[in-house]
Amino acid sequence: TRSTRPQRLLKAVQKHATRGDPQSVISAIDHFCRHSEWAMNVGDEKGSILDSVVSELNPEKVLELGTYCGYSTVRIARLLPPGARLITLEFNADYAAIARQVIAWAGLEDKVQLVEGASEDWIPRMKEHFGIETFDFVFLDHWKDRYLPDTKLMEDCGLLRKGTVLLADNVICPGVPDYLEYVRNGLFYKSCYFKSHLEYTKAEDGLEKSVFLG
Ligand SMILES: O=C(NCCCOCn1ccc2cnccc21)c1cc(-c2ccc(F)cc2)cc(O)c1O
Ligand SMILES: [Mg+2]
Repeated sequence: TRSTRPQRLLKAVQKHATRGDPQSVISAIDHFCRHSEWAMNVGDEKGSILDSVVSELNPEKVLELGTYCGYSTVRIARLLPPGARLITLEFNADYAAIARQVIAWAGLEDKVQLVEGASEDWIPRMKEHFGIETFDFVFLDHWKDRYLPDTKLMEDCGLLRKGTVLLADNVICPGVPDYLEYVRNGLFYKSCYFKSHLEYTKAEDGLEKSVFLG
């Protein structure tokens, strides 16, 4: 039977990227998505903004909601200091299987813990299951209608501290209007918008960076 797009993306990584070289994995995925098949990775343009936010923050404890094929996982993990940890959550088992291999090809498996399941089930278990106190940085890139409820859930579970940075993908396309209203107009965040484009296209999209005020 026909292969899946994530399987073809992984083949492109294994063909064109060098084992243990995260940048070559990132470049191979971007080339595949730009010249062969579009895929919903954060992409190179928004990815550069993600890189600058992570580099400035130097986070120890990172949560990513939405692994997909592991592109943003590799982008983030390659910038983390030794000892820092990234937990990435993926709902789709087929995506998770591909992501594990992409992360391994980049040589970043020691910094990354990929967990399969739903955010609403796993967020309440972060502390007891992973020994996490609070996160320094959260990248939201999963179901767009889960950004707001999961942000409130992370607040309620005490997973955010004064200064925790939330970075949300796709705030314009597909869009997360309820989440934007909450972080921009609510009392709990200092928020700013990084205008960009939907990955590999000319359509507008952007990232919203929101600092929890505690
Ligand atoms: O849908 C998107 N991402 C989400 C995937 C499922 O995530 C499910 N998922 C992953 C962990 C996880 C944990 N708990 C529950 C659900 C959980 C997504 C979609 C587009 C897009 C833009 C324009 C189009 F015409 C078509 C698609 C672009 C993006 O950058 C995206 O990120
Ligand atoms: Mg996205």
